[in-house]
Amino acid sequence: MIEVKNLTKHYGKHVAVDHIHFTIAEGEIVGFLGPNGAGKSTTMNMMTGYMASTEGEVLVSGHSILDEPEKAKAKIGYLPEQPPLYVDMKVDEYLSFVADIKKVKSNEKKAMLANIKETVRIQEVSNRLIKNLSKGYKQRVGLAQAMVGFPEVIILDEPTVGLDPKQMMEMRDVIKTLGHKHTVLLSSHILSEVSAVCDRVIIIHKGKLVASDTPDNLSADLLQGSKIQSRLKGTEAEIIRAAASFPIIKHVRIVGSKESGTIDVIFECDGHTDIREAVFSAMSSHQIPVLIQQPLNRSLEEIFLQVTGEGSHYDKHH
Ligand SMILES: Nc1ncnc2c1ncn2[C@@H]1O[C@H](COP(=O)(O)OP(=O)(O)OP(=O)(O)O)[C@@H](O)[C@H]1O
Repeated sequence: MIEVKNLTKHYGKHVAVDHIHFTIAEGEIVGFLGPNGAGKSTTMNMMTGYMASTEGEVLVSGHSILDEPEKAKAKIGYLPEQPPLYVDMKVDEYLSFVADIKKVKSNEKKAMLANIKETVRIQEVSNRLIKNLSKGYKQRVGLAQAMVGFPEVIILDEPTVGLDPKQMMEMRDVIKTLGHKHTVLLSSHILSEVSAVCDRVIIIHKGKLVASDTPDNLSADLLQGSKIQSRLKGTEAEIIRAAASFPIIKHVRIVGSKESGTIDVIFECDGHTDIREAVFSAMSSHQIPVLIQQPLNRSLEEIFLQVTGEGSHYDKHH
């Protein structure tokens, strides 16, 4: 559906997007994640033909956004970070105006706009001036604008930024329903947001793609084995001494005691080594029975910090 090949953008000497390569299949909802300044908006602006790339190309259903812009752009609806709203227009007037610009056939216009307003839940504000709407409604009118013409692909830049929690949830629900009929790419710097609605997450940092996987796999792949909680039969001093004899174990944290004569401990190792074996060997070499071993999956938030290099453990293994 969308192929992004070696996409690169230089602003003077600054490389904002650095040879990014990914594809999005039909019907997928993909989250584009990265901290502020990672290059998300720049990438989206190039994907939608708003901005020329320095290098690389974007194909939408096989059509190059640069060489065949009309064909490619007709398949994309875009909600930029700042929605292009005419605030002195009423919602209906504005959407009708957008439909005319997008050359929607006049006999299809009415039903299309009614359908879109229902999908994004803005029917009740049809006759209100856009400038008087709440941020949540304004954002959904922006989304409605992107949907006019029923493009196959919908690209949303930070669609929930500045919304209150209730508006955010409404926006998320709307995005989920979009996935039934459209291919969706949305950017965010909030992990919980993309993991709630997306089939797949692409993470970029400093213009480079650093991960692409399902939210679940990201969690499993990156972190399996690096952190576990164990229940051990022994004293604190014995456990710490045993752990110290195995350099692979980097952190030991005593959690407490839930069973008499035992201590619950969280162990962490660097990188992607399976720490279960290390803990087992370390403890058994000091005659400390291991009663329970339980991997601890880190939250996506922590994974994000790890892959983007902002986490406290990142620098040790990269
Ligand atoms: N027009 C421009 N001229 C020069 N540098 C720019 C321009 N636009 C963006 N940049 C720089 O390029 C980098 C990527 O910016 P971009 O807006 O794409 O990031 P982002 O991931 O969308 O972040 P945000 O969430 O803050 O919008 C940043 O370092 C930014 O300062």
